[in-house]
Amino acid sequence: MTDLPGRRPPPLPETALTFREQLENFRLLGRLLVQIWHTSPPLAVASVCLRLLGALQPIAMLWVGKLIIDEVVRLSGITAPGPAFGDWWASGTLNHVVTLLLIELALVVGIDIINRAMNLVDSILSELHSNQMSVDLMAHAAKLDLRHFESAEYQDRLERARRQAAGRNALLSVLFGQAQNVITVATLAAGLFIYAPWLILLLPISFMPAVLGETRFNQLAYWLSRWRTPERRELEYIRYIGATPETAKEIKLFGLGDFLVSRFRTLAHTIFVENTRVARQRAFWGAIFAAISTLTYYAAYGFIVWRTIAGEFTIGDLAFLSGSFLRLNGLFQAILLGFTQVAAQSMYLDDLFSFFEIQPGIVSPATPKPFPAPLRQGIRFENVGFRYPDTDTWAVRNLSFDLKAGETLALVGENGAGKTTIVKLITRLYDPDEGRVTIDGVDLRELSLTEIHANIGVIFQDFIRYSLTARDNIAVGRIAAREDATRIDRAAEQSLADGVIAKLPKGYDQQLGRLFREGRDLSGGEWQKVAIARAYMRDAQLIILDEPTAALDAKAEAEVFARFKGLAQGKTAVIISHRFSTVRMADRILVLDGGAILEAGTHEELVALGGRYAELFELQAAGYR
Ligand SMILES: Nc1ncnc2c1ncn2[C@@H]1O[C@H](COP(=O)(O)OP(=O)(O)OP(=O)(O)O)[C@@H](O)[C@H]1O
Repeated sequence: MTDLPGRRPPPLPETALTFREQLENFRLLGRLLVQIWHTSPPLAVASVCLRLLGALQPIAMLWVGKLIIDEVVRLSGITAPGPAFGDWWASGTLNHVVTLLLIELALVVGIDIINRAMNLVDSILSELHSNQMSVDLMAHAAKLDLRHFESAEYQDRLERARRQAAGRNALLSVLFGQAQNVITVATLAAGLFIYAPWLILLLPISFMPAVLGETRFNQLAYWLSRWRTPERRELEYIRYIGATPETAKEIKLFGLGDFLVSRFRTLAHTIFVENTRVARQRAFWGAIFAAISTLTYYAAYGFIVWRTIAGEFTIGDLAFLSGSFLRLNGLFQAILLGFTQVAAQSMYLDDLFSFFEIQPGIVSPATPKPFPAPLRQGIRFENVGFRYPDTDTWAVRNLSFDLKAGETLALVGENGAGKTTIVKLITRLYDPDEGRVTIDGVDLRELSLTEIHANIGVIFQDFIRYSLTARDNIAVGRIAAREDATRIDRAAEQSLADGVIAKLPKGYDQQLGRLFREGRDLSGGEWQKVAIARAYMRDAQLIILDEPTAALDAKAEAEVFARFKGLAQGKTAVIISHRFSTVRMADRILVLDGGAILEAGTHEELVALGGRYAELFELQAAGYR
């Protein structure tokens, strides 16, 4: 867990982003627009067209408004055609003003329809885009190395990218809205420019302070959010362990509820305090800047009123100009704030896109050699040394041994001796830092990763208990054979999972785990039998069982391994177990200590040797006497 809040330095950026850096962030917008275009070209076109129409509406409204007022002023000065409305109507004097009113009505109704259509198109487009991003993110994460998933830094980056994939929908509307506002501004500014060009100069005084303030606060908010990623992940984690079937037992019995609640509360409170501090500052400065803007508007308004009194402008002009100035002021602010918002959001976009830039280090070569089938010599470790990332100690070092084709090899050793690490190296979840691992003389790095994984069936001690049906829990071993009932049946039989499934009310269709409705949990040993069936589903040349049998009772484990031995006939296999009754069945045993081989031989040879193996075997055997 991270340090308790308060002990981390304050989450403020050391320097504000330079204009150049902000522009750099805009580069990412191009990428976003291309993605949006690919999401749905027709919807993207529809959105642009609707906004174009929407952009022209304000100037049209103001102009028609001006014409109406001028016409009303004109009509109020002429001699009435008669006392009644009918006289006015019959004389045709009202035709012009009525036409103008109808045009204004059409503009109001039209913009409402346009806005609704725009919202609809945008929301569909954002959802499609956000789904696509989530899919891309999952696909990319699946390609990354195990090392990435085992590092807190990458977890933070993944978490930030995940948030962005789902949370950047607003950006789309802001971005398109910007384009719309720019067009509106251009039309209004042209109008204003014709009447009173210097009014335009007043505009920047009005909106600039607000824009600068907003830029600063957006950056602050981004830094806060970025800074607190580890805590947010921890909050998620506490929420998770506080409320899942897997953890409920232990949390209850250890009475950890209060501990978790108080930790959650403290963490959430720190984040809350920081966020409100920024929000308060933002509200304060926002009010000041808004006041500056209002004062500027009234200065301009006062000027227009005076020019109208002096007879330079008509009443219609007065309405048009003050309306234009007000709208322009609002729009300029909206554009520049939009700009800062887009800049702020593009900082977040960087989190998303930079995740896609993380490249896996363990990849297939451009022209892989064919995977040796059938295996002739087997697997060889040649002077292999490996350190986990960010650690100083060697997990294994100077390791040389052969796993001959057709042989069952057992790895024995105390906790942390390096057994699982060997499995990770054989399966290329990691590459050695020294030496090499070969299959039939070919370096693993020269083979295709897909082929390596297809030819090796591994079940780890921490296999996954999928909240899927019993059938799918086995089928995941070879998901392409999900529909192959015979194969699933056979795998279940070989791993003894058939007995477990027979007891389930819905058999293979039984939902397992407690996460979903009608889910049925299994005992530890039952889960293991189901998991081992996955290795048989694979029908691989090399099978590795990394202690997935620890929860099986002694009889079941003996039975599972007797079958395993029978089925592994002709197949190469590695088993890791702390039970000597199992280990002794192997053709050869490697005894590991501190990442190196201490002894090697058959059970009988090692017992006769009287070394560590004999000692450990004796210790376990004594326990049964
Ligand atoms: N992801 C990791 N990051 C850093 N160090 C690790 C990691 N996984 C294992 N280690 C370290 O590497 C060494 C070998 O671990 P390994 O998991 O291979 O042991 P093992 O023999 O399988 O142990 P066990 O019997 O407990 O499963 C240990 O010192 C362990 O602490």
